[in-house]
Amino acid sequence: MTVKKQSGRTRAKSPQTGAHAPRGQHFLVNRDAIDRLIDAAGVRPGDTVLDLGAGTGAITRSLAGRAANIIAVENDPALIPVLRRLAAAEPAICVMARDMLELTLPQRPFRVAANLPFACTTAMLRRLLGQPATQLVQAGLMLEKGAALGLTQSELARAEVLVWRMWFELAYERTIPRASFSPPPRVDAALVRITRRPQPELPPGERARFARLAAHALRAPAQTLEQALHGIFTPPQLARMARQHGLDRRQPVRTLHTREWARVFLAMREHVPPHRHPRSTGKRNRR
Ligand SMILES: C[S@@+](CC[C@H](N)C(=O)[O-])C[C@H]1O[C@@H](n2cnc3c(N)ncnc32)[C@H](O)[C@@H]1O
Repeated sequence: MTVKKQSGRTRAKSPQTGAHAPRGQHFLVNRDAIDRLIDAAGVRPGDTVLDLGAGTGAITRSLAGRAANIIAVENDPALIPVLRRLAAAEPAICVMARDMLELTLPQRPFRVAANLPFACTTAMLRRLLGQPATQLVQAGLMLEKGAALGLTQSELARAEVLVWRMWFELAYERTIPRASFSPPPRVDAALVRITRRPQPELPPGERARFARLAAHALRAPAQTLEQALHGIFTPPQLARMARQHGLDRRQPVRTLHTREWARVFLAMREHVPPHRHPRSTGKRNRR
């Protein structure tokens, strides 16, 4: 792998094609990290597995023989011939030369084993986790370490991540040092395991209403539970709800666990009239 500075930025040169690749191409060169990624996705024979941003096929190649259908998605035209050569030797591999953000997700249960380009991480997570009705079963994702911590730490600052967690468990598996990639990124990466909850915290049909509550309540994550729910629950409703579920009204709202969020939501649905429910994502209730 060679690198060349252009306008102060480091650009990778593909080992297979010799062409200078777009930024964000950090190819996995650590065998152990690839195996752990595939293990985190829980891949079994018979599975359909997406490798999103397949690059030169480091993960795709390792999936061969371990899954029934391997879909390698890549949008760099210089890398497609490399992947097609792999597919010619292994019938389970199917190459899709396209933007992963425009991919139609499989309509049958599927897994993801991917070293995502950092620039696509949030948009791709939205596609994978944003709708509980997708067929995603489990994923092992290599992410930038900061992004991995933001998804998995117990205290929550982002409403969107809270919503995802109602249907998926997000677990930090391990830090993956920069040296596991070629060329190495500027910061370490981390492996995250995503598993669909067998029993979701809320019915999928409640996604939109829960997302509005989460956005309202986490607009300032350091606020107390009482401040966060002001304008939704009346003070007596809040006191009763906190007592029933063993919550402290003065605890920072970001410290609630997913199960507690589900209880708060269900209490709102049961006891708070709909005109007091948060209306649109990100906007304060004016009451
Ligand atoms: C971090 S590299 C991972 C490559 C390979 N999976 C590996 O681990 O060695 C990310 C790959 O995603 C590709 N990529 C970037 N944006 C993409 C997009 N929007 N759609 C599909 N592939 C994309 C890049 O060309 C690059 O090959």
